Amino acid sequence: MDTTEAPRSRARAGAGEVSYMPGFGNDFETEALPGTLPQGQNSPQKCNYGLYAEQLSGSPFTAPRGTNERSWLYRIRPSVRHTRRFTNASYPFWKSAPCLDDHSLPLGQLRWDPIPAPTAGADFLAGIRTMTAAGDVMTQVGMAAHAYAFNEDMVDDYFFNADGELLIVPQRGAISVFTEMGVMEVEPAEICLIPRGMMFKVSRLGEGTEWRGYICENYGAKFTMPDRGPIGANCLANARDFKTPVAAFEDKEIACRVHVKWCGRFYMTQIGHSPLDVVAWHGNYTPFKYDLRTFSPVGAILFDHPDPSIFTVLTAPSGEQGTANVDFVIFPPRWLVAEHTFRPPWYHRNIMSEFMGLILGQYDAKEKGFVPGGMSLHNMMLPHGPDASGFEKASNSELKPVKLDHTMAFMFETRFPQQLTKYAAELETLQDDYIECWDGLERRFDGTPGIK
Ligand SMILES: O=C(O)Cc1cc(O)ccc1O
Ligand SMILES: [Fe+2]
Repeated sequence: MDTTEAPRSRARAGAGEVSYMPGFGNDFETEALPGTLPQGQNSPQKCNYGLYAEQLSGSPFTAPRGTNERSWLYRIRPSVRHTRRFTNASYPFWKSAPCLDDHSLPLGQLRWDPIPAPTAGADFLAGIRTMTAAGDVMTQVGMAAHAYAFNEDMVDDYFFNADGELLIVPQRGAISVFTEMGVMEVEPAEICLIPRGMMFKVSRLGEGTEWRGYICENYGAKFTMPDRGPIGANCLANARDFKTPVAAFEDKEIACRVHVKWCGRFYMTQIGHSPLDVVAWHGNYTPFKYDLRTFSPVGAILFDHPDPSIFTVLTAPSGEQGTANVDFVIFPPRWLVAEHTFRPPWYHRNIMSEFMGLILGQYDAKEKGFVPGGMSLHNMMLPHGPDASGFEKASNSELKPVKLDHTMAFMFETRFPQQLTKYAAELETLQDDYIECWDGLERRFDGTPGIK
């Protein structure tokens, strides 16, 4: 339905267009109408414009100051008016951990081409396909890796996920994410994060036939910027490159639906207005976007290949130090300059489980077969590394400075084993021959010393 025909339908942003405030974890304040925010207090007896005040907590009230997150929202109706009686709903392809799906695919290193395009109209929610899930959604531990492909806007449909925050990684087609706290426009090579519990809807930007990408649903502690240790105060992701939207709201009186994911199940509620009715807000529990091209990679400038943790954009800690619930790691364009070094990733086995996607270009360990929009899964302790042709090339190439350009791969790396969904196990784009990429790695050892 075209909501522009609805009575009293308008969307308002502070500056009349999409704009953002820089910083990570800041205490922001923003208003779409002047004079909305109460000064010197959160909860006045009466709010300006006849709005309701409401707190949204992203951490327990008593969390230490460094991890305490909450925002105050000044809205047309309190959220109790946006969630009437729930009915059960079903999104059969969005799964949660523990994923006990029945399938017969044995353990192995796995790789997929992109998921098929939707066969009919599908909005962002309907287009989500869970590939893996790890941990346990009930105890707020672990994560799920999803792929999405959609071709319709969410117009009068809204959603919130009580089970975790959503890190959205567009791969094809820019999207507009209208959240309770403002609008973010996000294109491939950018990401955005929607906090747990925040209502939003997604629509398409630009021309195209399908909009695709990946989502990390983080059930655990919130994503934060990693400590830089001896790297110091600069490089990697810089705080000012994270952008939080200014306040924007819809004032729309029309039949709308709010969809909810809660402890792995889905529900729906019908209301007569838009829930995106926050005219102003202040606080530090916020959505944000980030342009991956602003990541300043640090790496080997003499020899050897550092661990990929050096490319961590965001980390979601678990209770154990240095042992992430999930890390979001990227492999951006960069110069390779290491001397007398095998430059691509080494062969390895990892206690953490690696789900990878490719936003554009080629990945250096796998020049063929890992295509943009595709995915790979190297689960806990399963060996992997460059394919045979990558090994051959890297072992024999002249080690002059080389720019890896026009590339952007990423990894969701979790301390927990990732269980496959039935959808992923039976997906027609699963590459049956993936492990053959290592077939050409023959024995080179012949018992005599010397470089072979
Ligand atoms: O497996 C992969 O391709 C990801 C990766 C990259 C790297 O440079 C080192 C380790 C690692 O797991
Ligand atoms: Fe790896």
